[in-house]
Amino acid sequence: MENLKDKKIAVLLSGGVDSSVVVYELARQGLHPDCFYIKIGPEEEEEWDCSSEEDLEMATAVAARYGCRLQVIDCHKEYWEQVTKYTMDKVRNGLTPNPDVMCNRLIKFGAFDQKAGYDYDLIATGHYAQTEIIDGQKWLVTSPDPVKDQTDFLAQIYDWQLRKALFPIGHYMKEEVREIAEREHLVNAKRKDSQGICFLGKINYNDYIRRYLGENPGDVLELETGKKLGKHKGLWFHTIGQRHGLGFGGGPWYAVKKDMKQNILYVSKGYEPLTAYKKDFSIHDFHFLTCNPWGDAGEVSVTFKIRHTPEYHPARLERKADGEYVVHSEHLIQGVAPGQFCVVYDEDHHKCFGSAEISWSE
Ligand SMILES: Nc1ncnc2c1ncn2[C@@H]1O[C@H](COP(=O)(O)OP(=O)(O)OP(=O)(O)O)[C@@H](O)[C@H]1O
Repeated sequence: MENLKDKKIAVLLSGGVDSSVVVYELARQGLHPDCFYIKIGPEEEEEWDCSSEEDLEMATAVAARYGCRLQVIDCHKEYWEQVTKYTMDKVRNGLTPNPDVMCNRLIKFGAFDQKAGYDYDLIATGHYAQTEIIDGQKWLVTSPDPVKDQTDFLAQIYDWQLRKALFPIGHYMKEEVREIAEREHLVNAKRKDSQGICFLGKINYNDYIRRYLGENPGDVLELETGKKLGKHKGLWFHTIGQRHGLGFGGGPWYAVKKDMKQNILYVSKGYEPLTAYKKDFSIHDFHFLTCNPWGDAGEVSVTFKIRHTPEYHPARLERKADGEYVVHSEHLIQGVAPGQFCVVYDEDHHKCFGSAEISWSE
C-alpha cells in the first residue's frame, strides 16, 4: 500500500462492515482519518427509513471507537438530479442503465469531493478493488475475491478520481473482512450486506422507474412467428436477455428485442433461445480509467464482463476506423443489452482498463 503517513485521508463510512474494517485497517497503522457518512434521503418528504438511521448509528459508533470524526454529507439533491436523471434518460430510450456505476462517478467520488473530499489527498472506501502503480501510473486492479470484486462498478470513474481512491480492504476476501470485524467486535460484524440499488436499497427498481415514467402499454410479439402473445406495461420495465414472468404460459419467455418506435417487445421461447445470445457486439464511448493502453492497434486480446457476475469472458477487441470498438467474444453471451456497460480487463483479468456502453443493434 502507498505510504499514507503524510496523507490527509477521508473515509466514506456507510455503517456496513466493509467500510468499518477500512477504518480499523487505517487505525491499525496509527492513522485517524476523518469519516463521512453520505446521506441520500427518499425523494419525497417521507420519514427517513429506519435502516438509514441504523446505518448512521453504526457509522457513528465505529468512528468514535477509533477516535475519528464523523460528518454527515447530504448528497440528496445531487443523487436525484444526476444519478436518477441518467437512469431515466437511458430507460426512456430503451437502454439498460446501471445507477450503481454512475453513483461512484457522480456521488461517492463526485458530489462528495465537491462538498468535502476536495480537502483530502485520498478518499478511502470499502470497495473490493485494488490499485497498482505501474511505470508511475495508477491502475485499477481486481480483488482476489471474484464474487465480491467491484471493479466493474468503478469502471466509469474519472482518472483524477482513481488517483485519489484508496481501497484498504481490497486485497482481502469477504470472509477475511468478516473475520476481522468479528475478532475486533465491530458493532456491525454480523450485519447482512447491503443490497439493491446503491443508496436506494429497498426501493423496487420497477417502482423507481414507474414513479418517473409511468406506464406505456404495448404489444408483446413472438420474434420467430410475429404472433401476439399479450401486452407489456412499458418497454422500460424490460431488459434484453431477461426472463420475464409475463404471465403468458407456455414459456419460459425471454425478452430479445425492443421496437421503440412501435412500442413492441419481442420475446423468444425456451430455456436457452439462441436469439438471447450474442458473440459480436459494438460498444461506444470507451472510458479509459488510466489511459488507452492499445493506442490505435487494430485488434487486442482482452477479457470482459457485462454484468456483475464472477465470470470474465475472453474476447478480441477490434478497433474500428471511427475509434469505436467491436467485441468478438469467444463464447456466446446471454443478454447483451444496449446501454449496459461492457467492462474490459487484460487477458488475466487483473488490470481493469475501463468500460464502454453497449450500442443499440437492430
Ligand atoms: N451512505 C454512505 N456513506 C458513506 N459511504 C458510503 C455510503 N454507502 C456506501 N459507501 C461507500 O461505498 C463503499 C461501497 O458501497 P457498497 O454499497 O457497495 O457497500 P458494501 O460493499 O456493502 O460496503 P459496506 O459494508 O461498507 O456498506 C462502502 O464500502 C463505503 O465506503
